[in-house]
Amino acid sequence: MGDWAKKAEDQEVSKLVDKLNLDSKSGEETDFDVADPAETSLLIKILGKGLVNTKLSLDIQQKNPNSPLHSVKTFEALHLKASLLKGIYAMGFNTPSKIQETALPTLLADPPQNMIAQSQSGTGKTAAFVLAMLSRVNVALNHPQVLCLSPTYELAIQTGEVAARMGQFCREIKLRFAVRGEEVDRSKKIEEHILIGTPGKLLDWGIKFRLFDMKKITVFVLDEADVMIATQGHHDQCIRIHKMLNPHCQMLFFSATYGKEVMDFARLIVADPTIIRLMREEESLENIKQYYVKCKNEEGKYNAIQNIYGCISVGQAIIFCHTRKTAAWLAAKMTSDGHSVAVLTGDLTVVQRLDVLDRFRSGLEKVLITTNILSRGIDIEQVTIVVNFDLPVDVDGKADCETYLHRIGRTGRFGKSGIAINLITDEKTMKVCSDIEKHFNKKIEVLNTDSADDIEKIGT
Ligand SMILES: Nc1ncnc2c1ncn2[C@@H]1O[C@H](COP(=O)(O)OP(=O)(O)OP(=O)(O)O)[C@@H](O)[C@H]1O
Repeated sequence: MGDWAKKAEDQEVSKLVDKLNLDSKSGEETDFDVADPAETSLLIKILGKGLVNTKLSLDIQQKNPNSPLHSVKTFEALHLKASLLKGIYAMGFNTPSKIQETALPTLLADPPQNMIAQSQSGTGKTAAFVLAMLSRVNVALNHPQVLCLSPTYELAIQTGEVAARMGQFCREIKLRFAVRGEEVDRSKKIEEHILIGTPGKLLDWGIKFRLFDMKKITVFVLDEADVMIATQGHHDQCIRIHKMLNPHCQMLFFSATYGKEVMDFARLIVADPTIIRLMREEESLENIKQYYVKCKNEEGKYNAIQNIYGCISVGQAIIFCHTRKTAAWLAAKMTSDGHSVAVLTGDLTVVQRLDVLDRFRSGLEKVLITTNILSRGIDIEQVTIVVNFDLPVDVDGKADCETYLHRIGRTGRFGKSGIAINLITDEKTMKVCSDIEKHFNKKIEVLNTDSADDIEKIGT
């Protein structure tokens, strides 16, 4: 395996770090919301009702093209310890998921191989690397051998819970959380085999207090690698940990997404990785009918919303606003008019967001008012209408086509048809709308929400 320390000093690394434009999200006190991938991932995980099964295309790049990757169709074919196999079955897993089929033989191979893996949320990545972590432990040695880094407390706990369940019959394997609130006795070395935690805490335990030997770590897992690499604080801490590791340590990077620069950076610091990418079916406009409604002003937009609300019978709608303030205003107005609506904005905690999403998913509210915080990743099957109360624009006020695609992709999922409605008040917003139309080369038709005939078109 390559030498991280040497490579990290490489000029190319610092160039890439610059390009990554670290911490672009640091302006916290803003009325605009930006989706945080770690939080989104956590929400999806907790909301998740099992394995996501979408059409996926697989892309594998590996260091040695002469030894083709093999994949497994059963967990038995992996020749795991009986106690581990028992744990997998006890979790209700019968067959490996797509990413597991492909990744597990490499993850468990001898000599160990490095891996960078990408696959959408809910496809079984956590289960795959947890299995690798558990199977690599040598229980005869009483010191940490596996480090698993997560960007947040909550995600670390989730991963630890998967490890505890999967390893429930491997009683001799000891696991410990390295997260806030976990105290250590600084006079004693840590004896647990697996440490799962956040980078700051692991740095303290491993480097500051020297409670375990970083050089004895044989497996290093970076979960949510994109968040870890692209966020300044995490990035620096991960580099410091990485620098201390033995060059022979198996490096495993997992993530639902990798920006180009993040992937370039990962490739640079992970020596000879096998790269597996399971690409999600792209958000598509194919089965979504798009409309725009001309409104005089904000009041006019509100009237349009009321008419739209009236024609939703079985489905549900998500309304996207530009700012938290507009979302709060719209929610208050609709509530005072007797409509039942939910609001989800970036000022809510993860627990509060879960609560809102749970209620919405169970149909308690027909309408969810939100900001860009919810533009990606979260799928709610019965959403039939997406309304852009404010069209998505970038900082210069120009059409943000990518966000538009993600927003309206919240409907029309699972092969169903969906409707997207854009509210227009002036020439500027009309221009944004026609730019979006041109960009996707897909007609956005005019809709008059005051006309019974028109409104029938969107009835669900
Ligand atoms: N082989 C399997 N068979 C059945 N269910 C599985 C299998 N592997 C994982 N699951 C279940 O599927 C769900 C998603 O798995 P997992 O959390 O590993 O996905 P993930 O890709 O790590 O998601 P995220 O990107 O959100 O972390 C979990 O509820 C998990 O228990």
